[in-house]
Amino acid sequence: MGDASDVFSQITRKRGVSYPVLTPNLKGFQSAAAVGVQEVAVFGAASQSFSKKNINATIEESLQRFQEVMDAAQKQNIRVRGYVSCVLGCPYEGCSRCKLMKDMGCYEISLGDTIGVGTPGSMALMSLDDVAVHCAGEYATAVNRGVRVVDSAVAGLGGCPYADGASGNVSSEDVVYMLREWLVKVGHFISGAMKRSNNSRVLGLMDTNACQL
Ligand SMILES: CC(C)(COP(=O)([O-])OP(=O)([O-])OC[C@H]1O[C@@H](n2cnc3c(N)ncnc32)[C@H](O)[C@@H]1OP(=O)([O-])[O-])[C@@H](O)C(=O)NCCC(=O)NCCSC(=O)C[C@@](C)(O)CC(=O)[O-]
Repeated sequence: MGDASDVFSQITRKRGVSYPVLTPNLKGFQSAAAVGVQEVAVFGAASQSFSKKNINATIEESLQRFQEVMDAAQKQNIRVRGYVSCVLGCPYEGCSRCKLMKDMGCYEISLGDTIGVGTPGSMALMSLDDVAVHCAGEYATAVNRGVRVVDSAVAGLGGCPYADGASGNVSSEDVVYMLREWLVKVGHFISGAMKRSNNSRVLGLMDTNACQL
C-alpha cells in the first residue's frame, strides 16, 4: 500500500467521478488526505483469519483503526465507504460486521464475496438491505433482491492478493450485459402493456436472444 498516494496523484481525475482509496488505518488515511483524496474506504472482514492475513489486525483491532479513520475523515469532510470481505466464504475459515461499520458513519457498506464462493442459496440467506456487493459471482442474485450498487472493474481487473483463491472483481462488461438484457425485457414489457411499438433504435444490435420475453 506504500505507493497509493503516488498512484492517486498520477490519475487524470474527472469532475463528478469518485476515486475512493483503500485506507485500513490512520496512516493510510493521512497519506490519502495529503494528496487531496475526497473518498476513502475502510475494509474489514467477516473472519478473523482473513482480517489478520489482509490487514494484519484482528477484527476488533481493525474496527478501532476504522474509528480513527472515521473521526479524521469526518473532521475533513471526506466520505468513507466500508467493505466487509469474505462474507460468503473465507479461504482461511468459515460470519457480520456491517452494522458496526454503518454505525461508525460509513455511507455505504459493500459486502465482498472475496473468493467467489457465493451461491444463489448463500446469497439468498444474506441480509442485503442498504448494502452494495463486491462479488464476481452472485451479483445478479443480489440485484434481484434489491441491491443497487455492484462493484465491478473493466475486464475484471483486481481481486485481493491476500485471499487465496480470490476470483478478481466482476467485469463491468458482464454487469452492463446483464442490465442491458433486463432493460430490453422491460422495454418489450412496457411497450406491450401500452400497446405501442418499441422505439429503441438499437434493439436490432442487441443480442436477439436477450430480447425474447
Ligand atoms: C495494512 C498494512 C499496511 C498493515 O501492516 P502492518 O505491518 O500491521 O503495519 P505497521 O503499522 O506495522 O507498519 C508497517 C509499515 O507499513 C506502513 N504502513 C502502515 N499502514 C500503511 C498504509 N495504510 N499505507 C501505506 N503504508 C502503511 C508503515 O508506515 C510501516 O512502514 P515502515 O515504517 O516499515 O516503512 C498491511 O497489512 C497491508 O499493507 N496490507 C495489505 C492490504 C491490501 O492491500 N489488501 C488488499 C486490498 S483489496 C481487499 O482487501 C478486498 C476488497 C476491499 O477488495 C473487497 C473484497 O474483495 O472483499
